[in-house]
Amino acid sequence: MSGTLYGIGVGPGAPDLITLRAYRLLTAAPVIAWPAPEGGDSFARSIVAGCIRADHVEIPIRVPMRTERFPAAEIYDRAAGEIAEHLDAGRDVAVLCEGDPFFYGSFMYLFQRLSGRYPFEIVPGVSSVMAGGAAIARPLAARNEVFSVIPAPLDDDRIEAQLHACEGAAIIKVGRHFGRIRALLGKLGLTGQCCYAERLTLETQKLVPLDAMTDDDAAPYFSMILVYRGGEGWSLPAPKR
Ligand SMILES: C[C@@]1(CC(=O)O)C2=NC(=C\c3[nH]c(c(CCC(=O)O)c3CC(=O)O)Cc3[nH]c(c(CC(=O)O)c3CCC(=O)O)/C=C3\N/C(=C\2)[C@@H](CCC(=O)O)[C@]3(C)CC(=O)O)/[C@H]1CCC(=O)O
Ligand SMILES: C[S@@+](CC[C@H](N)C(=O)[O-])C[C@H]1O[C@@H](n2cnc3c(N)ncnc32)[C@H](O)[C@@H]1O
Repeated sequence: MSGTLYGIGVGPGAPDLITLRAYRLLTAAPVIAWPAPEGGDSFARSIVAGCIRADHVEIPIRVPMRTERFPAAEIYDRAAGEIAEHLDAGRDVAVLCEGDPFFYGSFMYLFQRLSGRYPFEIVPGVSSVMAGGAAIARPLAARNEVFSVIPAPLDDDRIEAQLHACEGAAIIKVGRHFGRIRALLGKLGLTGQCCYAERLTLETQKLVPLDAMTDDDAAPYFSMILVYRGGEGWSLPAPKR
Protein backbone atom coordinates (compact mmCIF):
# COMPACT_ATOMS: atom_id res chain seq x y z
CA MET A 1 0.00 0.00 0.00
CA SER A 2 1.32 3.44 -0.85
CA GLY A 3 2.10 6.11 1.70
CA THR A 4 0.04 9.26 2.22
CA LEU A 5 1.04 12.75 1.07
CA TYR A 6 0.46 15.35 3.81
CA GLY A 7 0.48 19.09 3.14
CA ILE A 8 1.17 20.55 6.55
CA GLY A 9 0.64 24.20 7.44
CA VAL A 10 3.09 25.06 10.21
CA GLY A 11 1.77 28.53 10.99
CA PRO A 12 3.23 32.03 10.68
CA GLY A 13 6.44 31.56 12.66
CA ALA A 14 6.02 30.94 16.39
CA PRO A 15 6.59 27.20 16.99
CA ASP A 16 3.55 26.98 19.31
CA LEU A 17 1.22 28.25 16.59
CA ILE A 18 1.14 24.90 14.81
CA THR A 19 -1.98 22.81 15.16
CA LEU A 20 -2.15 19.60 17.20
CA ARG A 21 -2.85 17.71 13.97
CA ALA A 22 0.16 19.17 12.19
CA TYR A 23 2.34 18.21 15.16
CA ARG A 24 0.94 14.67 15.31
CA LEU A 25 1.33 14.00 11.59
CA LEU A 26 4.75 15.50 11.14
CA THR A 27 6.22 13.67 14.11
CA ALA A 28 4.70 10.37 12.86
CA ALA A 29 5.79 10.72 9.20
CA PRO A 30 9.16 9.10 8.40
CA VAL A 31 9.85 11.59 5.57
CA ILE A 32 9.65 15.39 5.73
CA ALA A 33 9.96 17.68 2.70
CA TRP A 34 10.35 21.45 2.97
CA PRO A 35 10.69 24.42 0.62
CA ALA A 36 13.55 26.87 0.83
CA PRO A 37 14.88 29.68 -1.32
CA GLU A 38 17.80 28.70 -3.59
CA GLY A 39 20.42 30.23 -1.32
CA GLY A 40 18.95 30.35 2.19
CA ASP A 41 17.43 28.48 5.09
CA SER A 42 13.90 27.12 5.10
CA PHE A 43 11.58 29.26 7.18
CA ALA A 44 9.03 26.41 7.30
CA ARG A 45 11.65 23.97 8.62
CA SER A 46 12.90 26.47 11.20
CA ILE A 47 9.40 26.75 12.69
CA VAL A 48 9.27 23.02 13.49
CA ALA A 49 13.00 22.38 13.92
CA GLY A 50 12.33 21.24 17.50
CA CYS A 51 10.14 18.35 16.24
CA ILE A 52 12.57 17.01 13.62
CA ARG A 53 14.54 13.94 14.66
CA ALA A 54 17.75 12.42 13.33
CA ASP A 55 15.75 9.44 11.99
CA HIS A 56 13.50 11.67 9.84
CA VAL A 57 14.45 11.52 6.16
CA GLU A 58 14.48 15.12 4.90
CA ILE A 59 13.88 16.30 1.34
CA PRO A 60 14.92 19.93 0.77
CA ILE A 61 13.07 21.59 -2.13
CA ARG A 62 15.09 24.62 -3.20
CA VAL A 63 12.76 26.78 -5.26
CA PRO A 64 14.07 29.61 -7.42
CA MET A 65 11.80 32.45 -6.25
CA ARG A 66 11.39 34.10 -9.63
CA THR A 67 8.43 35.51 -11.48
CA GLU A 68 8.97 33.28 -14.54
CA ARG A 69 7.39 29.87 -13.83
CA PHE A 70 9.72 27.64 -15.84
CA PRO A 71 12.65 27.16 -13.40
CA ALA A 72 10.36 26.45 -10.44
CA ALA A 73 8.28 24.00 -12.50
CA GLU A 74 11.37 21.85 -13.13
CA ILE A 75 12.21 21.81 -9.41
CA TYR A 76 8.65 20.77 -8.50
CA ASP A 77 8.79 17.96 -11.11
CA ARG A 78 12.01 16.64 -9.59
CA ALA A 79 10.77 16.97 -5.99
CA ALA A 80 7.49 15.23 -6.89
CA GLY A 81 9.53 12.34 -8.34
CA GLU A 82 11.59 12.00 -5.16
CA ILE A 83 8.49 12.16 -2.94
CA ALA A 84 6.72 9.58 -5.17
CA GLU A 85 9.54 7.07 -4.57
CA HIS A 86 8.89 7.22 -0.81
CA LEU A 87 5.11 7.03 -1.28
CA ASP A 88 5.51 4.01 -3.58
CA ALA A 89 7.56 2.33 -0.85
CA GLY A 90 4.67 2.86 1.58
CA ARG A 91 6.25 5.73 3.50
CA ASP A 92 4.15 8.78 4.43
CA VAL A 93 5.62 12.14 3.39
CA ALA A 94 4.85 15.39 5.26
CA VAL A 95 5.43 18.50 3.14
CA LEU A 96 5.89 21.55 5.37
CA CYS A 97 4.59 24.97 4.45
CA GLU A 98 4.79 28.18 6.45
CA GLY A 99 1.35 29.56 7.25
CA ASP A 100 -1.34 27.65 5.37
CA PRO A 101 -0.34 25.25 2.56
CA PHE A 102 -3.05 26.36 0.11
CA PHE A 103 -2.58 30.09 0.63
CA TYR A 104 0.16 31.21 -1.80
CA GLY A 105 2.07 28.10 -0.76
CA SER A 106 4.43 25.99 -2.87
CA PHE A 107 2.70 22.82 -1.63
CA MET A 108 -0.05 23.36 -4.21
CA TYR A 109 2.40 22.69 -7.02
CA LEU A 110 3.40 19.31 -5.53
CA PHE A 111 -0.27 18.55 -4.87
CA GLN A 112 -1.03 19.13 -8.58
CA ARG A 113 1.61 16.61 -9.52
CA LEU A 114 0.87 13.88 -6.94
CA SER A 115 -2.73 14.03 -5.74
CA GLY A 116 -4.12 11.98 -8.64
CA ARG A 117 -1.93 9.01 -7.75
CA TYR A 118 -1.67 8.91 -3.96
CA PRO A 119 -3.86 9.34 -0.88
CA PHE A 120 -3.45 12.80 0.57
CA GLU A 121 -4.49 15.03 3.45
CA ILE A 122 -4.12 18.79 3.75
CA VAL A 123 -3.71 20.26 7.22
CA PRO A 124 -4.67 23.94 7.32
CA GLY A 125 -2.34 26.28 9.16
CA VAL A 126 -2.63 29.64 10.89
CA SER A 127 -1.98 32.04 8.03
CA SER A 128 0.24 35.09 8.39
CA VAL A 129 -2.72 37.32 7.55
CA MET A 130 -4.61 36.03 10.60
CA ALA A 131 -1.48 36.63 12.69
CA GLY A 132 -1.51 40.20 11.31
CA GLY A 133 -4.98 41.02 12.67
CA ALA A 134 -4.03 39.56 16.05
CA ALA A 135 -0.78 41.53 16.17
CA ILE A 136 -2.33 44.92 15.41
CA ALA A 137 -5.21 44.07 17.79
CA ARG A 138 -7.76 45.00 15.19
CA PRO A 139 -10.50 42.84 13.66
CA LEU A 140 -9.64 42.36 9.99
CA ALA A 141 -13.25 42.54 8.85
CA ALA A 142 -16.72 42.94 10.32
CA ARG A 143 -20.32 42.67 9.09
CA ASN A 144 -20.42 43.04 5.31
CA GLU A 145 -17.00 44.56 4.88
CA VAL A 146 -14.82 43.16 2.14
CA PHE A 147 -11.27 42.19 3.09
CA SER A 148 -8.75 41.71 0.27
CA VAL A 149 -5.41 40.00 0.05
CA ILE A 150 -3.30 41.84 -2.50
CA PRO A 151 0.12 40.61 -3.73
CA ALA A 152 2.58 43.52 -3.87
CA PRO A 153 4.23 42.36 -7.15
CA LEU A 154 1.00 43.33 -9.01
CA ASP A 155 1.19 46.65 -10.85
CA ASP A 156 -0.07 49.86 -9.27
CA ASP A 157 -3.28 50.08 -11.33
CA ARG A 158 -4.38 46.62 -10.24
CA ILE A 159 -3.54 47.29 -6.58
CA GLU A 160 -5.35 50.62 -6.66
CA ALA A 161 -8.48 49.03 -8.15
CA GLN A 162 -8.45 46.30 -5.49
CA LEU A 163 -8.05 48.86 -2.70
CA HIS A 164 -11.03 50.85 -4.01
CA ALA A 165 -13.16 47.71 -3.83
CA CYS A 166 -12.59 46.80 -0.17
CA GLU A 167 -12.65 48.18 3.35
CA GLY A 168 -9.61 46.31 4.60
CA ALA A 169 -6.64 44.60 3.01
CA ALA A 170 -3.39 42.78 3.58
CA ILE A 171 -0.76 43.64 1.01
CA ILE A 172 1.56 40.64 1.07
CA LYS A 173 4.94 39.81 -0.53
CA VAL A 174 6.09 43.36 0.20
CA GLY A 175 9.90 42.85 0.11
CA ARG A 176 11.57 44.93 -2.59
CA HIS A 177 8.21 46.48 -3.53
CA PHE A 178 7.99 48.43 -0.25
CA GLY A 179 8.85 51.93 -1.57
CA ARG A 180 6.48 51.67 -4.54
CA ILE A 181 3.59 50.40 -2.40
CA ARG A 182 4.10 53.04 0.30
CA ALA A 183 4.16 55.76 -2.38
CA LEU A 184 0.94 54.38 -3.89
CA LEU A 185 -0.81 54.26 -0.50
CA GLY A 186 0.33 57.88 0.04
CA LYS A 187 -1.13 58.95 -3.31
CA LEU A 188 -4.44 57.32 -2.29
CA GLY A 189 -4.41 59.09 1.09
CA LEU A 190 -4.27 55.79 2.97
CA THR A 191 -0.89 55.94 4.71
CA GLY A 192 -2.46 56.96 8.03
CA GLN A 193 -4.65 53.86 7.99
CA CYS A 194 -1.94 51.30 7.47
CA CYS A 195 0.37 49.25 9.66
CA TYR A 196 3.59 47.65 8.45
CA ALA A 197 4.08 44.17 9.98
CA GLU A 198 7.31 42.20 9.67
CA ARG A 199 8.16 38.65 10.84
CA LEU A 200 4.87 38.28 12.67
CA THR A 201 4.85 36.07 15.79
CA LEU A 202 8.66 35.73 15.83
CA GLU A 203 10.90 37.30 18.50
CA THR A 204 12.02 39.70 15.79
CA GLN A 205 8.46 40.85 14.95
CA LYS A 206 8.20 44.51 13.99
CA LEU A 207 4.99 46.56 13.82
CA VAL A 208 5.21 50.17 12.67
CA PRO A 209 2.47 52.60 11.62
CA LEU A 210 3.15 53.19 7.92
CA ASP A 211 3.25 56.95 8.37
CA ALA A 212 6.23 56.50 10.69
CA MET A 213 8.21 55.04 7.77
CA THR A 214 9.55 56.56 4.54
CA ASP A 215 9.40 55.27 0.96
CA ASP A 216 13.14 54.56 1.27
CA ASP A 217 12.78 52.12 4.18
CA ALA A 218 13.59 48.49 3.34
CA ALA A 219 11.35 45.52 4.00
CA PRO A 220 12.17 41.80 3.99
CA TYR A 221 10.03 39.33 2.05
CA PHE A 222 8.26 38.18 5.24
CA SER A 223 6.36 41.40 5.71
CA MET A 224 2.94 42.79 4.89
CA ILE A 225 1.04 46.07 5.05
CA LEU A 226 -2.37 45.95 6.72
CA VAL A 227 -4.83 48.53 5.45
CA TYR A 228 -7.88 49.27 7.61
CA ARG A 229 -10.57 51.63 6.42
CA GLY A 230 -13.70 49.99 7.78
CA GLY A 231 -14.65 48.93 11.27
CA GLU A 232 -16.38 51.01 13.85
CA GLY A 233 -13.72 53.32 15.10
CA TRP A 234 -11.33 50.84 16.69
CA SER A 235 -8.17 52.58 17.66
CA LEU A 236 -4.78 51.14 16.90
CA PRO A 237 -2.75 50.49 20.05
CA ALA A 238 0.78 51.85 20.16
CA PRO A 239 2.79 49.26 18.27
CA LYS A 240 5.60 47.28 19.89
CA ARG A 241 8.83 47.88 18.03
C1 LIG B 1 8.44 35.63 -7.59
C2 LIG B 1 8.16 35.90 -6.14
C3 LIG B 1 6.90 36.78 -5.98
C4 LIG B 1 5.64 36.16 -6.47
O1 LIG B 1 5.03 35.40 -5.72
O2 LIG B 1 5.22 36.53 -7.57
C5 LIG B 1 8.10 34.61 -5.36
N1 LIG B 1 8.87 34.65 -4.27
C6 LIG B 1 9.61 35.78 -4.25
C7 LIG B 1 10.57 36.07 -3.26
C8 LIG B 1 10.92 35.26 -2.12
N2 LIG B 1 10.23 34.19 -1.69
C9 LIG B 1 10.85 33.69 -0.54
C10 LIG B 1 12.00 34.49 -0.27
C11 LIG B 1 13.00 34.24 0.86
C12 LIG B 1 12.74 35.12 2.04
C13 LIG B 1 13.73 34.88 3.15
O3 LIG B 1 14.15 33.76 3.42
O4 LIG B 1 14.08 35.91 3.79
C14 LIG B 1 12.00 35.49 -1.25
C15 LIG B 1 12.95 36.65 -1.36
C16 LIG B 1 14.01 36.45 -2.35
O5 LIG B 1 14.25 35.29 -2.79
O6 LIG B 1 14.65 37.46 -2.64
C17 LIG B 1 10.46 32.56 0.29
C18 LIG B 1 9.18 31.87 0.04
N3 LIG B 1 8.39 31.97 -1.07
C19 LIG B 1 7.32 31.15 -0.92
C20 LIG B 1 7.36 30.56 0.36
C21 LIG B 1 6.27 29.69 0.97
C22 LIG B 1 6.09 28.41 0.26
O7 LIG B 1 6.95 27.90 -0.44
O8 LIG B 1 5.02 27.86 0.43
C23 LIG B 1 8.58 30.97 0.94
C24 LIG B 1 9.17 30.50 2.25
C25 LIG B 1 9.86 29.17 2.04
C26 LIG B 1 10.46 28.73 3.34
O9 LIG B 1 9.74 28.06 4.10
O10 LIG B 1 11.62 29.11 3.58
C27 LIG B 1 6.34 30.89 -1.90
C28 LIG B 1 6.31 31.39 -3.17
N4 LIG B 1 7.11 32.37 -3.65
C29 LIG B 1 6.92 32.45 -4.98
C30 LIG B 1 7.35 33.51 -5.75
C31 LIG B 1 6.17 31.27 -5.46
C32 LIG B 1 7.20 30.15 -5.73
C33 LIG B 1 7.86 30.24 -7.10
C34 LIG B 1 7.01 29.55 -8.14
O11 LIG B 1 6.45 28.48 -7.89
O12 LIG B 1 6.93 30.12 -9.25
C35 LIG B 1 5.34 30.94 -4.23
C36 LIG B 1 4.93 29.48 -4.09
C37 LIG B 1 4.16 31.89 -4.15
C38 LIG B 1 2.99 31.65 -5.05
O13 LIG B 1 2.96 30.81 -5.94
O14 LIG B 1 2.03 32.37 -4.82
C39 LIG B 1 9.25 36.71 -5.37
C40 LIG B 1 10.41 37.12 -6.26
C41 LIG B 1 11.00 38.50 -5.94
C42 LIG B 1 10.02 39.62 -6.03
O15 LIG B 1 9.31 39.83 -7.02
O16 LIG B 1 9.98 40.40 -5.03
C1 LIG C 1 4.32 33.09 -0.52
S1 LIG C 1 3.30 33.86 0.69
C2 LIG C 1 2.97 32.48 1.75
C3 LIG C 1 1.87 32.73 2.75
C4 LIG C 1 1.65 31.62 3.75
N1 LIG C 1 1.35 30.36 3.11
C5 LIG C 1 0.57 31.98 4.76
O1 LIG C 1 -0.47 31.31 4.85
O2 LIG C 1 0.78 32.96 5.48
C6 LIG C 1 4.52 34.74 1.60
C7 LIG C 1 4.01 36.07 2.14
O3 LIG C 1 3.24 35.86 3.31
C8 LIG C 1 3.49 36.89 4.24
N2 LIG C 1 4.08 36.31 5.46
C9 LIG C 1 4.30 35.01 5.70
N3 LIG C 1 4.78 34.84 6.96
C10 LIG C 1 4.85 36.07 7.51
C11 LIG C 1 5.24 36.57 8.79
N4 LIG C 1 5.64 35.74 9.76
N5 LIG C 1 5.18 37.92 9.00
C12 LIG C 1 4.76 38.77 8.03
N6 LIG C 1 4.38 38.35 6.82
C13 LIG C 1 4.41 37.03 6.55
C14 LIG C 1 4.48 37.88 3.61
O4 LIG C 1 3.74 38.92 3.01
C15 LIG C 1 5.15 36.99 2.59
O5 LIG C 1 5.67 37.74 1.52
